[in-house]
Amino acid sequence: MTISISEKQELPPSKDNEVVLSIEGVSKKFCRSLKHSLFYGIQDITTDLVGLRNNERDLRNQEFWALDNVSFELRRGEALGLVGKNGSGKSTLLRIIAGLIKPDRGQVRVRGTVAPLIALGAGFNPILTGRENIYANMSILGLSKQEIDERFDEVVEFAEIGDAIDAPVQSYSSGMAARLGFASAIHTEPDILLIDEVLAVGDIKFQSKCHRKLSELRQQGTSFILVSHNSQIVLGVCDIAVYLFQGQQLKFGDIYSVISQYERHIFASNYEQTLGVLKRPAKQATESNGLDITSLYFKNSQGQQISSPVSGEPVDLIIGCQVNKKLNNIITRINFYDTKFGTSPIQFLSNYNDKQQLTLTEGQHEIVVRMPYFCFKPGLYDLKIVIRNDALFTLDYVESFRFQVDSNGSMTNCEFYQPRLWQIISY
Ligand SMILES: Nc1ncnc2c1ncn2[C@@H]1O[C@H](COP(=O)(O)OP(=O)(O)OP(=O)(O)O)[C@@H](O)[C@H]1O
Repeated sequence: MTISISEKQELPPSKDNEVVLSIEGVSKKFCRSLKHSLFYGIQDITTDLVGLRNNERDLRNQEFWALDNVSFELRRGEALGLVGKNGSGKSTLLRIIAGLIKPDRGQVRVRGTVAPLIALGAGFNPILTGRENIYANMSILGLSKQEIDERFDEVVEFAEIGDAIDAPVQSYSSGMAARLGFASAIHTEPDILLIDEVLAVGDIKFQSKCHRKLSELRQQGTSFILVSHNSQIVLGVCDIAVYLFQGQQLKFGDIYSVISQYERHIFASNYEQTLGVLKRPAKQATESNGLDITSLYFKNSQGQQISSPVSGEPVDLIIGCQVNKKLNNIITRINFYDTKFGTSPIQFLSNYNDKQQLTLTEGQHEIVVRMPYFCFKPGLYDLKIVIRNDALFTLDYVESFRFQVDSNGSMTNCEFYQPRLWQIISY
């Protein structure tokens, strides 16, 4: 395949739901050594001048592919999550899309304007005031002075900067700079907004304001690429995702399949949890509070371990534990969260509320939560377990246990499974 080095190219005029960004076989190499990099730079300029540059050739000493043959499309109003471990190439890809650096191979084609919000306080000059930076930033993103004048008050109000707008940006906290960067980028009303981790800064109130603004922009047709290490944020905002691993695109597709593959890899490499199964060693005697949760998983009605419960079918949640002394009346509290809807639990179970006493003797046990119908619709969920003794002292907990619920085809257009029986009574 012949792939040409390319500048960003404009796509033809858009219709709704059409592709606004097309990435085709994009690759970028970097050099680990500054000395080699300077030498290769001079070599490349010379070969460019005589028209002999060949980017298909093998990597030179100390070079590596920071991005290797990445391809995907983004449509109008779509939000794409870019996930991957540190150093997997996410920022490099955003910088290429923003036009800040050129790919060595492949094509980036954009329709409309791209607003990069790539670093905290993206592109701000620290010695200029907030006001001066807004004008500089928004004009780089294509707005005229008059357009900036019209939007200026809204930007300052959104950023909640107040009088500090006339102070140099270097006196801002990182949160203030991030808020101003976010506010000025979104008020340019770009066709594509590139957001790198910025949603994770600021207090909860500001974050939810950003999320509201993003959903407004999406309704107006802005597309996003969002980079975050936080799967919850990506799941809450995006429809599709790309998973990069060491510069290679391991997966592109719907958000759930990409995030679950990403998390499977992350958890597997931490030896802690693969999706739907958690195993961990009992603690040292000095660290244990008398009960250690050692495993967490599901079983189906045949008693077989399964990684994903199925909507509407019976399932047992098994909490394996090692108990070091007799414990009377323990209290087990389980909160379930829908990963798409953030931090409020959608289900809460507690043996205390159910008036079920649980007493454990010393040894290995399984606490079994038997659910005759698993009521959640297909999707990705999280649960948190806390086990306390009768004096409400925490014995052990699992902060986050991620699992997927599969479909048996009986749930469509509904939020919860309803056990039911259909009958005809004739008179
Ligand atoms: N200008 C550069 N010169 C040399 N190597 C670079 C350069 N920029 C990035 N790299 C390297 O390229 C690889 C990809 O970096 P990149 O910043 O794109 O990863 P990332 O996925 O955004 O990481 P993080 O999640 O930590 O921000 C890393 O190994 C990084 O060290």
